[in-house]
Amino acid sequence: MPTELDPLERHPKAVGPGEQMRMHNSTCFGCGEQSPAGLRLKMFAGDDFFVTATMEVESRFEGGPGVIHGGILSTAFDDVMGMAPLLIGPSAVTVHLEVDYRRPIPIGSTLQFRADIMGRQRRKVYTEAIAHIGDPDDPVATAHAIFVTIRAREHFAAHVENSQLSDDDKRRLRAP
Ligand SMILES: CCCCCCCC(=O)SCCNC(=O)CCNC(=O)[C@H](O)C(C)(C)COP(=O)(O)OP(=O)(O)OC[C@H]1O[C@@H](n2cnc3c(N)ncnc32)[C@H](O)[C@@H]1OP(=O)(O)O
Repeated sequence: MPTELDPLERHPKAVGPGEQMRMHNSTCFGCGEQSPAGLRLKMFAGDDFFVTATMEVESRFEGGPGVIHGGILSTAFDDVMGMAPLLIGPSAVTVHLEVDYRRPIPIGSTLQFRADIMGRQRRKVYTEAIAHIGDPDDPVATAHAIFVTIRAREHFAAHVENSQLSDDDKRRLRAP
């Protein structure tokens, strides 16, 4: 992370501490309520610059026998950390993601996530996150990521047509 960082300020339109974060896209595999096979993560804003989430480790998330698939865990980290930039400004997309897997995570467990903004420099937002099963001081996995803020409408304009969103929603996204 660079040493020269811009000041962090909570965005005036960000949801308040303790409130559920608004879905960035209802068909998102991570948090979308309409994603047919998604993780359906519900995220909550913390004080200052963090978000939390909980995920039941369902049997459909299995990788090795009886434990979570590493890719599912990294997807969850990506989406939870991806919500944090919305506390300080516009949407941001992942440009870099790294995950440290510390312990096997059993199917049937309840994973709790916390993602913190560590700093911002221009359009780059640096985040870190932990996942634990009850004891935040003993994480089962940790992650770091860099997000870059975007103008969402422009960024997705060429791709909206491929979305699972309804035609009405797609029209709304394309409207000037
Ligand atoms: C909307 C909420 C979504 C949340 C859902 C979960 C998150 C996701 O899964 S997003 C999906 C996966 N990510 C993507 O598809 C992103 C693909 N990448 C892109 O589209 C482009 O690289 C994009 C738009 C992010 C940046 O491109 P562009 O606008 O040309 O900016 P660019 O100048 O290259 O980069 C901006 C800054 O980021 C830095 N940067 C770019 N990539 C990286 C990288 N991999 N590592 C470190 N820094 C990087 C650049 O160095 C630059 O920094 P500086 O301000 O110091 O010059």
